[in-house]
Amino acid sequence: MLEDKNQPRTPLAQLCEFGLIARISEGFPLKNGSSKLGIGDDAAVLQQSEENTLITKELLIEGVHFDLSFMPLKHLGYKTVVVGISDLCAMNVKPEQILISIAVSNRFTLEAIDEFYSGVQLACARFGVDLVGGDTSSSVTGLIIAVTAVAQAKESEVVLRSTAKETDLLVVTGDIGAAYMGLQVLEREKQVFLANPNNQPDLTPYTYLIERQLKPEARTDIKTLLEQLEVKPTAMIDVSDGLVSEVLHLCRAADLGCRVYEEKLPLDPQLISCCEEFNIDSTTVALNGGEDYELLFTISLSDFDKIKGNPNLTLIGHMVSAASGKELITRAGTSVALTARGFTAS
Ligand SMILES: Nc1ncnc2c1ncn2[C@@H]1O[C@H](COP(=O)(O)OP(=O)(O)OP(=O)(O)O)[C@@H](O)[C@H]1O
Ligand SMILES: Cc1ncc(C[n+]2csc(CCOP(=O)(O)O)c2C)c(N)n1
Ligand SMILES: [Mg+2]
Repeated sequence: MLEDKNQPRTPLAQLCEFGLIARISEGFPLKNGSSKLGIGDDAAVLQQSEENTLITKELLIEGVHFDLSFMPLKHLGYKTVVVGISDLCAMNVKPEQILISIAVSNRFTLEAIDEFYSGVQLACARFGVDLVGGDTSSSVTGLIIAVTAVAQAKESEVVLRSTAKETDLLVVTGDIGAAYMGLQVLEREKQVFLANPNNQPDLTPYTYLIERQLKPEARTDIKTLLEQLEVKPTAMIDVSDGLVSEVLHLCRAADLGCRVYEEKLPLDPQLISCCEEFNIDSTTVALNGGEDYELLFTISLSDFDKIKGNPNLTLIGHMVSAASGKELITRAGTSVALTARGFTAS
C-alpha cells in the first residue's frame, strides 16, 4: 500500500496525448487475424466474416469499482480486461478485441500509466485478445476506465440469457464469494494501516481471497471445456453482481422460477474460515458478493452425466415453472425466497 518514493515520477504533461498513445500502442502488437488495424488511425479495422459480431461495454470508476489505495495499477489493468471480456465468455464466444478508454487526473504519472498498461498487456496475452483502440482524456475527479470487447461467432454458438427451459439444471463454474471477502480483508487492512502505518499485516490466510478481488480471471476456458464435454448451455450469464442477481436474471429472462441448494454452493475453504473470522454468513456472501467473474449457466437435464464430477463445474440447482417461485433450499431443508438483495424468509 505504500508508495515507493524512489520510483521515477514523470508528469503526464511531459508527453502530449499522442506521445502517450504511441507509447501504449508499442506494447500491443496485434495477434488475432481479425484485427486488421489497431491503435493509431481514426478507427480500428476488424475483419468481418460471415459470422455475427458481439460487442459489450463496461465502466470502472474510481471509488465505485476500485480503490487505488489497495488496488495496484497493474492489477487494475488486468482486471479491466477481465471485466470487459467476461460478458463475451457469458455469450459462449471467444473475445478477440478490446478498446480501453481512460480519463486520468494530473496526479497520475507516466509510470503509473505504464503500470496500468502492463497489467492490460498481461491479460491480453493470457486471454488472447488484442487492444485495438480507446480514448484518453483528463479527469477532474478520479480515474475513469471504459472497456469495450468484441467477438465474432456463428449464430448457432451464441448462448443467450433468456433461453433456459423448465427442468434445466443450474451450473456455476469455479467458486463464488471469494472476491467479496477479499475486498472486506483489504478494506479492513486499509483502516488498520491508516491507524498505524507501521503495522505489517500477515495476509497469508487470505491470499486466495485477495487474489480473487485484485486479479480475477475471465473464464475463456469454459467455451472449450463445454465443447469437449459436448454440452451446449441453454442459457448463460457471468457472475459480476452476485449469484442471486444473476440467477434472477436467468429466471426473469425466460419467465421461469428456480431452486438453488445452499449445500451445493461452491465455497473455497479460505472463504469459509474468513467468514467465520468476520462473523459473516458464508451463504450470504456467496449469494450476493459479486465480482467472481465465474459463469452461471443452465443445461438440459439429459446432459447431467456429461458434467458430473467435473472439478470446474458445480450443479447448484434447477429451473422450475415461474409459478413455483424462485427459492433457496437451506441446509436445514427450508425454502426461502431469493430476492435481488439475496434471500428473505418466506
Ligand atoms: N447506458 C446504457 N445504454 C445502453 N445500454 C445499456 C446501458 N447500460 C447497460 N446497457 C445494456 O443493458 C444490458 C445489460 O447490461 P448490464 O450492464 O446491466 O449487465 P452486465 O454487463 O451483465 O452486468 P454488470 O455491468 O453489472 O457487469 C446490456 O445489453 C447492456 O449493453
Ligand atoms: C472500492 C470498491 N467498492 C466496491 C467494490 C465492489 N464492486 C465493484 S464492481 C462490483 C459488481 C459489478 O459492478 P457493476 O454492476 O457496476 O458492473 C462490486 C460488487 C470494489 N471492488 N471496490
Ligand atoms: Mg454491464
